[in-house]
Formats: sequence, C-alpha cells, structure tokens
Amino acid sequence: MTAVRCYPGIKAREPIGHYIIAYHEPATIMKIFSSAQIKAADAYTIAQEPVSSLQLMERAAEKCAAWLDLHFTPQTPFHIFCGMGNNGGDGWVIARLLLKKGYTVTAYLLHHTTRQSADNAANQQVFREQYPQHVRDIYEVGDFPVLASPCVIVDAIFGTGLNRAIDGWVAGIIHKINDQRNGNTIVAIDIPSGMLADASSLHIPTVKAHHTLSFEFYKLAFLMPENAAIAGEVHVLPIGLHPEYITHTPVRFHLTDPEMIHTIYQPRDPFAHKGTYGHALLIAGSYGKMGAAVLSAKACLHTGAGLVSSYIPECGYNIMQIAEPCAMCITDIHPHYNSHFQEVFRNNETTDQYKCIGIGPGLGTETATAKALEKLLELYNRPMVIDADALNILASYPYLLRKVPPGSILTPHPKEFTRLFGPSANHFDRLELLSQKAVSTQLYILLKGRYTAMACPDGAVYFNPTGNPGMATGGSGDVLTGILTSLLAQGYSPKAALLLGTYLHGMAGDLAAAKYSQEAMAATDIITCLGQAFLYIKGL
Ligand SMILES: NC(=O)C1=CN([C@@H]2O[C@H](COP(=O)(O)OP(=O)(O)OC[C@H]3O[C@@H](n4cnc5c(N)ncnc54)[C@H](O)[C@@H]3O)[C@@H](O)[C@H]2O)[C@@H](O)CC1
Ligand SMILES: [K+]
Repeated sequence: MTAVRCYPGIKAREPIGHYIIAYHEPATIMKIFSSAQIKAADAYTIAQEPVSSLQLMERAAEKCAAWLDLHFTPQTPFHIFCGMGNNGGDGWVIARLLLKKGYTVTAYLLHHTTRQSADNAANQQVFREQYPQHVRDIYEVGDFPVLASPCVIVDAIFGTGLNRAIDGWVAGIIHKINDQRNGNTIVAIDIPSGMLADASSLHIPTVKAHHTLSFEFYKLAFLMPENAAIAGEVHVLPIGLHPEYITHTPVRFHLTDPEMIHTIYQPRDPFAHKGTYGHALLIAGSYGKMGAAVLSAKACLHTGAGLVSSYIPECGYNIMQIAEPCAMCITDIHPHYNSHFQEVFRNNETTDQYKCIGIGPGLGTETATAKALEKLLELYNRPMVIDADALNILASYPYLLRKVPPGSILTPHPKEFTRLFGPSANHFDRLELLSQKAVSTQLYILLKGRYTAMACPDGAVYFNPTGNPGMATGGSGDVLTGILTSLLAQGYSPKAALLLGTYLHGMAGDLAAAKYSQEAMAATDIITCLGQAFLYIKGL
C-alpha cells in the first residue's frame, strides 16, 4: 500500500514511499494545533453541538474502521492494543466495528494505570459484554502475545494525552510491537504511542508505525524530519470538530494548501508590458559552478519576471548566453568569480532598475566576493533573496546579517542553517531557533526539508507540503532562488512570494517526478514543469 499525491491531468502516479504524506481537507487542516488546543476543540465541539464525548469517540473510530476496511480484507487478523485513556477508548470501538464487519480481532488492555477514562471504561464494558472471548489483559511484558504474520497491529495505547516519556514494562510492550514491523502492518491511532505531539520524542520509546490515522489535524510532530520513521504515512481523518473553534483559534504554525496558494496567486494584467513584471538580477556562478547561475536564471524567467539579468564571472559569459538567450548578462572583471557586483549600483537609477536581487547560487566564498556582498548590502535596500554561498558568507561574517534589508528571504538548507545560527539538540529546538531568528532579524527564513519551514518576522511559521525526495538533487535550491527572486521582482510581497514560490517549486517537482520518476528527474525538469504547476494553481 502506498500513498500518492496526484494533480489533475497527471496520469502517472509516483509512490512517495515511507515519507509522510497526507490526504486532507485543506480548509480544516491548514492550522497546526497543539495537544491542548486539540483537547479544547474536542470540548468546544461537545459543548456547542448536540454530540456527546462518547458519540465523538464513535465518530472518530468509525472513520478509522472505514479506513482500515478500505485498505485490508477480513482475511487479515487484527490485534488492537488499548491503553486506559481515550486513545484506548478509540481502540475498543474500532475493535467492535471491525468484528461487526467480519474481521478476526483480538483486543488487548494494557493495565498501565488504575485510572481509566470514563469513555474508555464505557466502551470496554460494551466490548467485553459482546465479545468476551476476544479480550486479553496485559500486566507485564511477558503477557505480550505470539502473533502470526501477516497481521495488522493497531496501536491505541497512548494518544495526545501522553505527558511524559513511556517507561517501565509499557516501554517493553512498545519494543515488542516494533519487533513485529517486518511482515506485519502497524497502524497508529491519532499518533504513535510514545510520540509527543508538541515536543521532541528523540531517544524515547515510541511505536514505529507504517501508517498514522490522525484526527482532524496534523500534529506538529508529524512535520519534523526526526519523526519521519515513527509516524510513517500520515492520513488525516476529519471527525467533524467545530469549524468555529478551528477558524477563530490563533496558531503559530500553519500548513499551506492549494486554496491558500490560489488566493495569493495574481493573474497577469492583459495590458502588461515587460516593464510591468519587474527586472530581476541574479548574482551567481563561479568557475565550475556556472550551472547554478543558469538554473536560477532559467527558473526566474519561467516564473514570470519581465526581465532577467544575470551577473556572472567572465568565464560564464558564453555559457549563459547560449544556455539561456532570454537572460541578459553582466560580467565581472574577474574571470572566475564575482568580485565587484556592487558596482552595478553606482547610482539610484540602477538601484531602482532592479526590483529584486537573488544572490548565492554557485557564488563561491572568495574574500573579494564577501567584500562585494557587504558593499551591496549597504547600497541596496529592497528585500532580496539570499542563498547558498551568500549564506555561507553571512555565516563567516555574522555582522553582515544586520545589514540585510528587512523583509529579505534567506533560504538555508539544514547545514547552512546550522552554520548561520548554530546547532540545536533536536528539530523542535531548531524550529524555535528558526522562528526566533526570523523575529529578531526581521527577515523571512526558509529552512529546506521534506516540509520546508518558512518563518516570518511576526513569529508565524508556515510548512510547505509539496515536493518529494526526487528533488534532493543538485540544482533544486538554485531553481528555488530563481523562483523567489522572480516573484519578488514582479511585485509580490516577501511573504506572498515565499509561500507561493515554495509551493510552486515543490509542485513542479512532484509533476516532474510523476513524469520522469524521482530517480531520473533533475533540477532542469522542475523548471520544465513550472508551467503546469502555474496552470494548476490558476485553475483551482
Ligand atoms: N480530541 C479529539 O478530537 C478526540 C480525541 N480522541 C482520542 O483521545 C485521545 C486523547 O485521550 P486522553 O487525553 O484520554 O489521553 P490518552 O489516551 O493519550 O492517554 C492518557 C492516559 O495515559 C496515562 N499516561 C499519560 N502519560 C503516561 C506515561 N508516560 N506513561 C504511562 N501512562 C501515561 C494517563 O494517565 C491516561 O490514563 C486522542 O489521542 C484520541 O485518540 C477521540 O476519542 C475522539 C476525539
Ligand atoms: K496511539
């Protein structure tokens, strides 16, 4: 069983494999709520709607049972491990519903506490009365059953109510479940047991699920690279939590979605001329790395900038003119690297001419390049896009960061981020650091990854859902720099350019993977597919 992301008009479907991916209803899951907020949404729904907590649990379990029934057949035996809280309550209901559908089910109760939630107790009682021969009790690791493969293990031990690391014999049960991974399928209900929704679960015992059926929302933990091997494929199941709570509750973390991106996208003016959509300048390339300059210039053009100029070392002149005839070229006096690009901005006229500068792809970190960057930052005051070696220069001369024009976009990958801002103990700490730095510098900082995180100067962080591992290849980042520079040059605000550009980049990558495969696609294919991505976003 594999998850696929598909777009209209794309016939080939590329499995995304073990990466986290969700089927979702965008309007409801755009916000990432904390465990406390999810609990409050639950309570709000029960208070506002004619629905009891037991009915809500039944609704959630019905969604899970329907998902399981869609993906498995009654020939596959189910082993459902229930804890004492409401996650375990879900487990009892799922067990009952699957038995009704003709599945072979055994439900196990882990006696990890004497305090059972009321809804768990009610549903356990119903189950024990109806199916007494289908229940086993677990008091210690030795009670773990011998399971015949292939089977489905449903993890309903702990949900979002977990408040500390699992220890003792319950941790032993978690390890026993994980020992069954090969040849069986592990499906976690709401969140893999042991995983904390809002904090790092590094080095603590967690169920390692193949699939997670998450209620209504993504949890922040699912977006963290450190958890990719724990949650497996995440499937968000709407359970009808109250839309008013969802709409009105403020959150720091968001996931961008197609509808949101569609509202950001601005159709072109029918009376437009090439001056309408700005003149972008890309300062890039050095000897041996001219490809980076070409890729960023091409991506910039294919994202709609009116004019694109490429500032490159002398050695790259022919390469650029031949590879991209639509771009204009300015060459540096140095044959192999860029050393005097600040001289383009001798007067206000040239500063006005370039609506946005993108700097960094293949730039190199020569001292002369660093000096030119410092002078450029003193002369140019519009938001710019800073990537790759330009970021490495900022990391080597940290005082330069204060000179970057407010509203600029930095696009580090994790190693560049660490060089710039230092290491973090885990990905939650890194996310906090990312957000703090965006606030303190008043810059937009995009941290590349499976779910690229985009931190804004107001403290909000947006995660981008598009993209695939085929994009983990040289040149993808150069393409992103070109896209972002293009959108800024066209007059999009930095935030709009950031959200739209990153989404487009990932979507074009998904389209390229669907067409050529994740393995065979190259960064040039991302550029080729930008047109189709635009058409998709426009047509929504
Ligand atoms: N919020 C919602 O919208 C809904 C939530 N439901 C379920 O309710 C779950 C949350 O339920 P609860 O708040 O009851 O919490 P859980 O079911 O996650 O479990 C909490 C239980 O574990 C114990 N516990 C906590 N940390 C522990 C540790 N480290 N070691 C051992 N025991 C520990 C607690 O004392 C309590 O008994 C969700 O994950 C979801 O599965 C669904 O039933 C319906 C709707
Ligand atoms: K669980």
